[in-house]
Amino acid sequence: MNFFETDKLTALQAIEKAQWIAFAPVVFQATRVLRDTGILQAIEESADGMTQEEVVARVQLPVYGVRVLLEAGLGIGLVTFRDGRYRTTKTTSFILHDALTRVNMDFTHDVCYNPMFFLEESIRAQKPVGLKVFGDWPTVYEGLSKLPPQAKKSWFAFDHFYSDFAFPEVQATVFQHRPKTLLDIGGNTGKWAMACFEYDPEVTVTIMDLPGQVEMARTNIAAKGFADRVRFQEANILDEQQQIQGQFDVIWMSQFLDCFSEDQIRSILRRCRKALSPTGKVFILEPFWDNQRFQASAFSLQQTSLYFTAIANGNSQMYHSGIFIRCIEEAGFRVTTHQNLIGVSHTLLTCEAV
Ligand SMILES: C[S@@+](CC[C@H](N)C(=O)[O-])C[C@H]1O[C@@H](n2cnc3c(N)ncnc32)[C@H](O)[C@@H]1O
Repeated sequence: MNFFETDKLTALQAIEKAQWIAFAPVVFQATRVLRDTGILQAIEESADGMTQEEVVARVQLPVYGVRVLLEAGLGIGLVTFRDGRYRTTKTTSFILHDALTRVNMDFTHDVCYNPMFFLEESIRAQKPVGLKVFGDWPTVYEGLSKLPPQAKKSWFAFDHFYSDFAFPEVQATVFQHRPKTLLDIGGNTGKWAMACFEYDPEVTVTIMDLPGQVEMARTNIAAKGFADRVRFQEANILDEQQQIQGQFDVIWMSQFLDCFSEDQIRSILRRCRKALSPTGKVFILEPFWDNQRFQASAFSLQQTSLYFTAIANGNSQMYHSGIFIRCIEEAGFRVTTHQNLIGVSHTLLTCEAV
């Protein structure tokens, strides 16, 4: 379904939306503070709502601060006010209890919020100028294992939340032809490799990633007792001279190629082609913003693209499937199967060399 072909709002709705945009950072921070100070939870837990004085007594914050937050919460739609008492809304229920919303909010606050100030500079320079908030690395991936603890926690929670839901749904397809050797490029902390070891007792997995992530994967996999079934290739895939060592029945890339520009995607895939056994397959798991059931999912992915622009690397994004599949074909593959609506928002592409 295409959500974006027409302008559906009335003029009144449009001017209201324009104000939401004008105040978006304020709305975001007010909501986060209402969540993190316990105000929303306190009101939700009180069967008959709470007066402002009761909230102040419960959360031990100044009267003034509680008042401005609650009044902002009214406009945002987080609380209602009747007969002197505040009560929470359905939106607040999602803010407090929906794991997807929490992961997205924490990622936005801890990873994206300050760097996003440099979005325009990043667009002009085609470099992740906002990354300087955290460190002096060419891309976020060199710095992942060294991010400040809260940013690191929220980055991994965001990344894993999406892939964790998808992995169990695609294993039957990936293991259909009983691959003996699987290469996981961008294997990160080793989650997919460990899921493979548990799924198929015979498969060996090679993880290719940057040194910091290989170290994390090595530790995690050893702790689970699978050290003898894993190999590692420490590599920066952006180095065009960096070839993939060995031949593999399956090459697996999950939420990996979205870390690269179109030229880089083609270059990586050409090198994959050389490392594939004669009947081998490449499986690509990606969220495409045009392959979503809900407009809110497309919206989330479109906004996530700007994290890549300002923080991750300055030149990649959550792709439209059309652009992405063209890169695959230009690199000498054909897509034999599309499996849509996996996990929260993913598509699994099965690719064969032509
Ligand atoms: C978004 S994470 C995806 C992790 C995992 N595959 C998943 O599905 O959750 C991208 C991974 O690609 C790796 N990566 C990014 N740039 C890289 C590069 N230039 N060379 C090698 N690996 C890279 C990162 O270190 C990270 O582990």
